[in-house]
Amino acid sequence: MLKCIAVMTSGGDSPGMNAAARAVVRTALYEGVEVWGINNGYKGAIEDDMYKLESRSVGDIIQRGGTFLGTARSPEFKTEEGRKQAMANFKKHGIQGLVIIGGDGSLTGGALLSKLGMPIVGLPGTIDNDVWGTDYTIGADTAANTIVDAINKLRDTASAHRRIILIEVMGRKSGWLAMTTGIAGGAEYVLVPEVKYNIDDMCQELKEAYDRGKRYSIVVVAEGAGSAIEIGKEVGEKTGIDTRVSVLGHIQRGGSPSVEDRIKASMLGEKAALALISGLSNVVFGFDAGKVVSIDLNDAVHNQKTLDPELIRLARVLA
Ligand SMILES: Nc1ncnc2c1ncn2[C@@H]1O[C@H](COP(=O)(O)OP(=O)(O)O)[C@@H](O)[C@H]1O
Ligand SMILES: O=P(O)(O)OC[C@H]1O[C@](O)(COP(=O)(O)O)[C@@H](O)[C@@H]1O
Ligand SMILES: [Mg+2]
Repeated sequence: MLKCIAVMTSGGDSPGMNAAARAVVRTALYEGVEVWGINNGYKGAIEDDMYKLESRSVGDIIQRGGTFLGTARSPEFKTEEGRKQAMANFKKHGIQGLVIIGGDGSLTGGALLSKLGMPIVGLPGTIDNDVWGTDYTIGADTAANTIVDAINKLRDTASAHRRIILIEVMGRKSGWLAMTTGIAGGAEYVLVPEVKYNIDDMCQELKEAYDRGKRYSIVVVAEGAGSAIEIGKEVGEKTGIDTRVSVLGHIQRGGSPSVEDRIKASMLGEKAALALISGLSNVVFGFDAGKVVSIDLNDAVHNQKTLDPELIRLARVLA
């Protein structure tokens, strides 16, 4: 049984990270275990920016996006020296195990920390939904709902003006957000980094559809598939149709978490704390077909999650 654990959030923030951290803290306290919060991810671990948490430290946060612990991207942590400094700080405070809430990069960092002897339990926290072994990542549902709300609004104005509107959404390497919101938002095209596309073919089809009387078109572009501004310029020139571009940006990462993100993050937070306290480590908790599952940490970071071909097919059929 561990007597003192810590929790951190790392990488891009995502709505529901607060709910997960809250569940870790309250579960640990319920079990009579001391729990620390590390500010700003690995940056805070290296800078010794950590403090003991109480139940009230995590009050009034379940409904908030972002993360009360702060988050960061830490280049120093990618060095052996940085990781050793973080380990020394954990040891100084008697921290015996760590829950890391973050994306693929943060979990990769966690796998390296565990090699230095720190028990690690990871929770997938990223709007990109790109962590291997889990259908679900904390925050992706809320972000997808925000994007669909934006698509709905863009459809109104696209329809009024008979325009093509491209909307760029996040996803550096992953098209999950673009594909799911493209389907849910009724987009004509979804451009993702995982699938090759031909702009000339797309323009031809868009033009033919307009000639048949179509009023407007929506194209969702994952940022990893190219700049929507550049693609939009080309589409406007090649089709001769009035075209506009909207880059959604960080609006899609903020905001109050959805019920799904609050509940699932809370379930994962409890599991993570209980597992770590009981001596389990090197695991990531996620969801598979609606049930909580544990994934080996090294498997989670060494495998690449692929975009479900069924989603790609469905988007084409329904366009
Ligand atoms: N290969 C790596 N080795 C060590 N630390 C890493 C590695 N990749 C990422 N990290 C740490 O995790 C942080 C967050 O990773 P990043 O990829 O930016 O976000 P996310 O966890 O959301 O995918 C990085 O700033 C770095 O400190
Ligand atoms: O906040 P930043 O630094 O602009 O990062 C933007 C990136 O963050 C994300 O929203 C989340 O990425 P990570 O989960 O890998 O941090 C990406 O989709 C996007 O490319
Ligand atoms: Mg990532």
